Amino acid sequence: LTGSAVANPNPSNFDREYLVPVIIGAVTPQTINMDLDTGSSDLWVFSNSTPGAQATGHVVYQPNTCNASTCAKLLPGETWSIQYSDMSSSSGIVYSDLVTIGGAAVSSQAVEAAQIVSSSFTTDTANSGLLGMAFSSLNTCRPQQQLTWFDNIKASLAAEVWTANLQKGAAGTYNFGYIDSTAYNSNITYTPVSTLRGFWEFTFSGYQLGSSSFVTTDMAAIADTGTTLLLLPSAVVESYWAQVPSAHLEPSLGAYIYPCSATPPNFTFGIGSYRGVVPGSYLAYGPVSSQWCYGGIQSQGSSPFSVFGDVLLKAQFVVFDVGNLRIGYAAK
Ligand SMILES: CN(C)c1ccc(C(=O)NN)cc1
Repeated sequence: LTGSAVANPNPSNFDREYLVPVIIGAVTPQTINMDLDTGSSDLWVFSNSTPGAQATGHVVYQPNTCNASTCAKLLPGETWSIQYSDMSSSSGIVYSDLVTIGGAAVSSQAVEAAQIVSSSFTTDTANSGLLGMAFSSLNTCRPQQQLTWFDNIKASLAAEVWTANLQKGAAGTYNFGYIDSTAYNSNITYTPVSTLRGFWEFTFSGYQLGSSSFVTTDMAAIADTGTTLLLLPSAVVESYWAQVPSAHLEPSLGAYIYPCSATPPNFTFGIGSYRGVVPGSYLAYGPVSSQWCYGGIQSQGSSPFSVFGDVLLKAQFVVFDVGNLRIGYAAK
């Protein structure tokens, strides 16, 4: 078994997120556009349990709890509640239902129906749920923790692996169970993943800011398709934006902005001896005013690891190798 699904950048807002059409339900299937998120492990959707004012503009999951084996089943007493690093949150109840992504189906997937969502989810009307693809140890369902869709399907796949091939301003692909050798240029460079924090966490071997020299220093990072930007230590971020005239940390935003007339420098990361290049044009996140643009590289703050979000991931072919607990990067 293998699967392949399109990854659509959220319409007209600078690749803020990538949405995947997910089919939920057997008796009355619904296609719900969801944010595939390697930074979390809950599969949750807007639903008929979400208050109307919070669900306006969203497709809502309507579980068909009919009496056949193929119907949705409420999991009695199960609840979930999650808070993301941007302080957004959601919570609710749990059903079991058929979930198909790119032709690959899980018959009894925990589908977490939202009863409450915070405002940033309500306003993001293109996104009707999150599809957690980090490790199941982070799943918030209680009292019985539930498995991610990938954990449920991996034994049925040709290989316990999936890949992300996101694109700048265009549809990309998530493939499940195989590696498409035509989708990348060079060899794939792998490095071990630590699952201790439940994320796709790994060590990168250093970085290069624009045309400066490569800085060799082991650093921790997570690969997070659910985070838009590239988050690095504040000292690195300061050095990076120092290369762009008039770029500065805007106190009111808590973020670096730069003149939209400038093209930011490239960012290069190391994995062993591999060098992954993120073109400066990928590190422009969009205007905050007529002349100031929001930087694609920002500080990781007090986080103990950097966050390789979409602005970096879309420049690479990325292999999430669950079977061997490793992550792979290749130029494309
Ligand atoms: C508000 N929305 C759409 C979010 C989507 C994803 C995340 C996140 O931290 N994923 N790792 C937060 C918020």
